[in-house]
Amino acid sequence: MSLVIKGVRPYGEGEPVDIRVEHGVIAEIGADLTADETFDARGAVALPGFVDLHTHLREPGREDTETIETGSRAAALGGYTAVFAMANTDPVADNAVVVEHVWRRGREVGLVDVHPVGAVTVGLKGEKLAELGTMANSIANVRVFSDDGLCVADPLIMRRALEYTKAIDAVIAQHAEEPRLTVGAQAHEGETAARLGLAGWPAVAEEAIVARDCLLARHVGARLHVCHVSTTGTVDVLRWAKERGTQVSAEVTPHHLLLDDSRLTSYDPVNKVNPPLRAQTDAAALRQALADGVVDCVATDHAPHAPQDKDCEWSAARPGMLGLQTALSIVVKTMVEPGLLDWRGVARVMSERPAEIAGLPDQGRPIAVGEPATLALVDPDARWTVEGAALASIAGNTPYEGMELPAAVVATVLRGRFTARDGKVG
Ligand SMILES: NC(=O)N[C@@H](CC(=O)O)C(=O)O
Ligand SMILES: [Zn+2]
Ligand SMILES: [Zn+2]
Repeated sequence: MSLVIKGVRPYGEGEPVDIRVEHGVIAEIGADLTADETFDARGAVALPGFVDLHTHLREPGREDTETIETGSRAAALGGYTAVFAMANTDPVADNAVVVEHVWRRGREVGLVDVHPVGAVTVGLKGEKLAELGTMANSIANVRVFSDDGLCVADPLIMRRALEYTKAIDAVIAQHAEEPRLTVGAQAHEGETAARLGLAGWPAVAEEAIVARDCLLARHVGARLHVCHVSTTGTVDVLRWAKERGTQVSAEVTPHHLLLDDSRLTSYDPVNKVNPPLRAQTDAAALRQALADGVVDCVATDHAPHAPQDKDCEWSAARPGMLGLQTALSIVVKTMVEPGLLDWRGVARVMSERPAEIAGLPDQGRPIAVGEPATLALVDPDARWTVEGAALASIAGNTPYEGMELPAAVVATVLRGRFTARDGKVG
């Protein structure tokens, strides 16, 4: 079966063209192409399929909030063709059995390439290195390791982990949070938290770990990836570290680009997330850093939670928010509309850079003949209103409820096969 996608503008540039796909590969790009099947995407921007370095799929353990299947559906509808499933499941993905289960289940569902992230330490306890080599050599071929949810706080464990991952050409993704500085923390340490009487999560708790880990990574000659960067100071540290040749990459979430701690005055735990929503000036610094490349990419930190864990008083609520189906629209709203990124830039931060950081050879590829037909087709003029209950995730904890957002994914193509089309999976 061959397929022609009609009337798209690759990277939003030039006149509309047709893309002919054969055996999962782009066979021809031109005018008036024909094939067995035709998809009319007139007016759509064609981008390489999105790659999310940071997704919580909650399987195994919390299948009441998300499963690999429902999370894959959300990913496909959001334009994603690869996601990295974080290790803070129950049981923890700290061994080959669990990562192979996640990998296999992702393949069975077949809507997005699900790559399990392996835990850095046994049980995420921060005490003893997990069997990184065994996970790397397993059929899941793990190349990203993270204790996300928790920080690898012990500098000696972090050093050993960096040495180990250097040897197997993998990367540590650090949840940068100095735990002693965030004991009991509930909100960004600043005016809003003080007024609301919420214990503060200071920016320096993130910045101190990012600085330490940049120094360690350079000392060891290893690669480091920083999860969900949230402060101006972290951007400064990253810029400095990159200038002196440290092999460090960083991600920012859509919610840290758009939202700030002024939302907390409602005390609605839908806004509770780790790291916390920061000051408006931090969000502005993050947008600029993403435009400049100091922050490499966007990652969703898609974090589904059950109603009983979210619809409760602030201090008892779990941190985290959904992200897979709203990420593109938030990036358009915060980066494209203000002129900070063009569509080439969107391809870079949502697909090319994350694929490079994780070492995926077949994602984030150019839209060119001979390349995999792994694409996100985006209607740049669409507008839609977010409704948590209508999203594919089991959980509904979106902070964008009722918000009208720009741009929509009209189709997602994984190696020549539609995984989402006109808002429906498959
Ligand atoms: N981001 C969050 O607030 N929560 C994440 C953990 C994490 O990313 O740190 C979760 O697993 O729920
Ligand atoms: Zn985290
Ligand atoms: Zn996370």
